Amino acid sequence: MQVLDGKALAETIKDELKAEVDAIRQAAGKIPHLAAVLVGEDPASQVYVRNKVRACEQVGFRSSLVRRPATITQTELLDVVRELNEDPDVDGFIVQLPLPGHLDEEAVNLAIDPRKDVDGFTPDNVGRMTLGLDCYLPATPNGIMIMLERYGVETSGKEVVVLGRSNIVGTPMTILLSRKANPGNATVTICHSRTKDVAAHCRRADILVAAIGIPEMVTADMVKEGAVIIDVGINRVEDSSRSRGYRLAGDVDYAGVKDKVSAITPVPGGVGPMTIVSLMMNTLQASKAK
Ligand SMILES: Nc1nc(=O)c2c([nH]1)NC[C@@H]1CN(c3ccc(C(=O)N[C@@H](CCC(=O)O)C(=O)O)cc3)C=[N+]21
Ligand SMILES: [Mg+2]
Repeated sequence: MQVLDGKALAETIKDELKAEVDAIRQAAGKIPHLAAVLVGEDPASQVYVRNKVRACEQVGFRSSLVRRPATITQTELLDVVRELNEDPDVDGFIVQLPLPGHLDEEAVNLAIDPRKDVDGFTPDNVGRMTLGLDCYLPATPNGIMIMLERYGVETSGKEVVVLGRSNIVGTPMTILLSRKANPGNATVTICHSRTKDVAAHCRRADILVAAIGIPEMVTADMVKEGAVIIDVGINRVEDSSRSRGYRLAGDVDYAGVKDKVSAITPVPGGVGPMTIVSLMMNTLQASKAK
């Protein structure tokens, strides 16, 4: 059984990015600049954004954290987006999701200049991805593709099952894995809340991508012997034995399935760090595009 170590792979790729950024700096070029907008105090979002800022420091990017209170109005947030769109010093930016309930995530997304949309969430980039055109690929699915590529996981002709149909993970994952490319060329099934027999679909999967946000939902009886498991879930589960009061759990029962599978991503240290690295790659791409 192989542990797909996203943390270690992310470190390797960040070293490669840093070498490239150093070369750009030597050539007296401008260094890439990522901005992140964080609204409110959601504890998980604060961790993720902090990790993104830290990754920027590691690879030699400039980063800006734009913090706004949870009470910000929709108009004020759209003004923040407009300023970032127009700021010539910012190569790319993200608005960390989820936003507090009174804010309209879709309207915010639509206001982002596609040329600065390093999350790859705007219609322009989603459409370009779907057509196989040059674009910013969404960070989590692309991070998974990079992991499959670097670990040499064969996807061609494989049965892939994706659990979850979100715009930012499940849906783009199916597009990337089924396109005519390597990795790619897989036969992909997407399962969601209305799927009749999720377990039966899962048991057919050579590669199972779990992105549903239900802690340890995928159990050993649901996975095929020798399958490759990609666990996108990062769930906080109450655990009074930990000083933080919680532990992180994936969407997959890691301990239960690990002896049955051929490869699996751990949580933490799997998909999460790859998500961040792929955001760094998009930011470098953005700075080169200018
Ligand atoms: N506009 C936007 N873009 C995103 O890319 C985006 C987002 N909103 N909202 C939430 C999801 C989730 N996401 C993660 C980023 C880093 C880790 C990460 O660093 N994970 C570490 C540590 C996790 C921890 O300690 O809590 C790990 O898995 O090893 C995880 C998840 C980005 N997302
Ligand atoms: Mg989320």
